[in-house]
Amino acid sequence: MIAATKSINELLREWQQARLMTSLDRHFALEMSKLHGESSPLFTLICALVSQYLSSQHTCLPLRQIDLSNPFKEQSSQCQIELDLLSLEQALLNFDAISTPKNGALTPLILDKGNLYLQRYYHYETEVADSLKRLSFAEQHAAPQLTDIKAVNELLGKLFPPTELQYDWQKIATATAMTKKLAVITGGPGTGKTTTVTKLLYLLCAGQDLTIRLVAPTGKAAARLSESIKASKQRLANELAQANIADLDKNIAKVPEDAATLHRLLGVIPNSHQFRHHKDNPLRLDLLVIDEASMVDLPMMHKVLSALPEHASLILLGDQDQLASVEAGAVLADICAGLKQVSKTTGKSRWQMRYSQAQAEKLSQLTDSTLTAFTHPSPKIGDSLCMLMHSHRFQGDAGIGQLALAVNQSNLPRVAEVWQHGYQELRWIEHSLLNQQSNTSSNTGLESLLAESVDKYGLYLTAIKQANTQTGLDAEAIIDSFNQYRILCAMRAGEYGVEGINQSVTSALAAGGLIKPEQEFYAGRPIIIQSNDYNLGLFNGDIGLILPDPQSQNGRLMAHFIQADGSLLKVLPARLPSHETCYAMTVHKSQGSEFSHVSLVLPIRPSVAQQQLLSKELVYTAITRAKHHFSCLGSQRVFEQACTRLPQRASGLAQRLWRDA
Ligand SMILES: Nc1ncnc2c1ncn2[C@@H]1O[C@H](COP(=O)(O)OP(=O)(O)OP(=O)(O)O)[C@@H](O)[C@H]1O
Repeated sequence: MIAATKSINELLREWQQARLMTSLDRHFALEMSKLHGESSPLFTLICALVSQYLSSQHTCLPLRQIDLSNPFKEQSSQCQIELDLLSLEQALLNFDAISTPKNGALTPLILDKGNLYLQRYYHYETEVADSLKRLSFAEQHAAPQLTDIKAVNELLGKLFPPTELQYDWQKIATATAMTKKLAVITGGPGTGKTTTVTKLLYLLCAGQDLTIRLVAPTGKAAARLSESIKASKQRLANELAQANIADLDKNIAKVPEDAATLHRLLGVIPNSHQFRHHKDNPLRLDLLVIDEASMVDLPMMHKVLSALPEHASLILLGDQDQLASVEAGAVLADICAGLKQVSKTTGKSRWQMRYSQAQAEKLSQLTDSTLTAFTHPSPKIGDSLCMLMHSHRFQGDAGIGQLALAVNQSNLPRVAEVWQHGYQELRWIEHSLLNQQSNTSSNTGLESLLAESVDKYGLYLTAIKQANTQTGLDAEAIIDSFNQYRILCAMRAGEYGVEGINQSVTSALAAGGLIKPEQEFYAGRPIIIQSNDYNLGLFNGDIGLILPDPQSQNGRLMAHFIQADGSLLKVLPARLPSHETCYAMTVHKSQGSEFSHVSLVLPIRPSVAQQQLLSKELVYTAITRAKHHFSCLGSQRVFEQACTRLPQRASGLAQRLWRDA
C-alpha cells in the first residue's frame, strides 16, 4: 500500500526545491511528525499538504481532491502512497494527532466531512458559521415607529420611488436589513450598495440613537467608503428636499460618515497579534457596517464576529465576484454560494435569491414586490442576502461595464465582441514582439503601454516640477492627480510583472526628463508600503508619494500619504517601513481602490504556476477598478484563458451555512 521509492524527507526537500511547497510547509510537516512521534510517511505528507493548502489560501485540505500517489501532478511522481478515500480517512483517524469533531478531542488536526483542518482554522470556520447563522436567524429590533409594517412600507415607498425595473433590489435590500440582524448586500461596481446602505442607516436611525461604525479592510477602502457615504447623504438630502419630505430629512445628520479600518476598530496592540476588542471585551456599538467584505479573510472575520456584542447587527457590503482575500478563506463568496444556480442544460451559472416563505411574505408586505419566485424550502442564510444586479455607474461608460459583465460570465464570444466594438473607453494593446530570434527583442505593445504611462504620470510629475518654481506645492492635489492612473499587473515577478514594469516605467519617465531616479528617494517616486507600522500609522498597501516638503525651506523630501480621515501624513523617507516603487502594483493590492484610468498588464507566456493565478476574478477585479478608461496589454489567448479559469478556495463554510442544520 505504501512503498515510497524515496524517503518522505527526500521528497519534501525535492518539492521545496521545485517550489511546489515552501520551506515552512516542509518544516511544519517534519516538526509535527517529531512532536507526535509519528514515523509514518503518510502523516508527514498529509501535514505538509495541509500547510501547503493553507499557504494557497484554502482553509482546509479536501481529501477527495488530492491524489497521494502524485500530490503535485508531476510528470513522473516518486511518491507511491496508494489509498482510496475511505481507507485514507480511516488511516488518518488512527493517528493520535487527528480526530473528528465528534470525539471532542482537541487534536492539532481535525477531520470533518472529508476536509482536514488545522484545529485553529476548524474553530474559525465553525464559529464564523455559527455567528452568521445566529445573526441571520435573529430579528432586527427597529425603533417603535418602525415595527408597524404599513408605516415602514410607506417610508420605503418615499425613499425608493417606483422604477421601471421589475424588482427594486435596493428597496428589498433595505427591507432585508430592517428585518434581520444580518444583512449581506452584494453587487458589482455602481449597483448602488452605498446608496442603499445610506438609506437603510437613515431609516434605522429614525427615532433611536444607535452607535453605528463603518469599517473597511484597508485604509484606502475606508477613505473611499467615507467619501461615498458623504456624497450619498448629500444626494439623499437633495432627493428628500425635492420630494418635499421635509419631516424625513432631520435624521440624515445621524447617519455616520467617518469610516475606519477593521484593525483600528478592533484596537491594535503594538507588537501583538491580539486586538483590544474580543469576546470578553466586545465592541461598543449597535450596528457594524463592513464594506469591501470580499477582502476580509476567515481569521479576520472570526475576530470581528467574536468582538461583536450579542445585541448588535451586522451589514456586509461587497462584490462577491471580486478576488477573494489575500489570506485564507473566501468568506463573502461562501456566504453567497447558495445563491448560485447552474443550468443543467447550458452549464451556465446565474445568481437567484432564496428566501423562506415567511421572509418572502414579509419583504413583499414591506416593499410591494412579489417574491414568490424566489422562495426555497431550505433557504438557511438566504433570508439575509440581497444582490443588487443593475449597475447605475456604467450606463454612460458602457464599454467597461459590458467588458466586466462578459468576463464575469466567462462569455468568450461576448468578450471578443466588446473588444471589437470600438468603445472609446477600452483599449487593447497586443503584445507584439519584434526580432524574436535575437536577445534584444523589443515589444511594441510594451512600448505603447510605456508611452501611455509617460503621458498619464507626466501630468502629476509636471505639476511637481512647476510647483517648485511657481505657486508652491499642493501635496493633496498632486496625490489626487497621481491616483487618476495606475498600471495593474497580474504577476509580481518577471518582465511583465510589477517588478519589471516598475523598472521599465522608471526608465521611460527618466528618459522623458520627468524624474531623476539616481537617488533612492526622488521627487515624484510613488511608493507602496509592505508591512504594518502601527507607531507611524502606516499599513500594508498604503500608497504615498515622495515630494519636497512645502514647509521646509530647502525642499527636504518627505513621503506624503493621505490617511483614511483625509488628512495628510508626512514621514521621513528613512523611517519608512518596507516599501517598493508603485507605478505598477498587483491587481490583488488594488482591491478597494478605484482609478480613472487602469492599464492591466498580462504576461506573454505564463508558466504553469502563473496560469493558476490568472483567473476570471483577477481580470474582473482589474476591469472594475477603472472608472473611465481601461486598457490591457496582453495576448488574446492569455486573456481568454484567464476569463475561463475559476479558481476554487477549499472551505467548508458554504456547506455549514447552506446545508447543515
Ligand atoms: N436607484 C438608483 N437610481 C439612479 N442612480 C442610482 C441609483 N442607485 C445608485 N445610483 C447612482 O449610481 C452611482 C453608484 O452608486 P453607489 O456609489 O451607491 O454604488 P456602489 O455599489 O456603492 O458603488 P461602488 O462599487 O463604487 O462602491 C451613484 O452615482 C448613484 O447616484
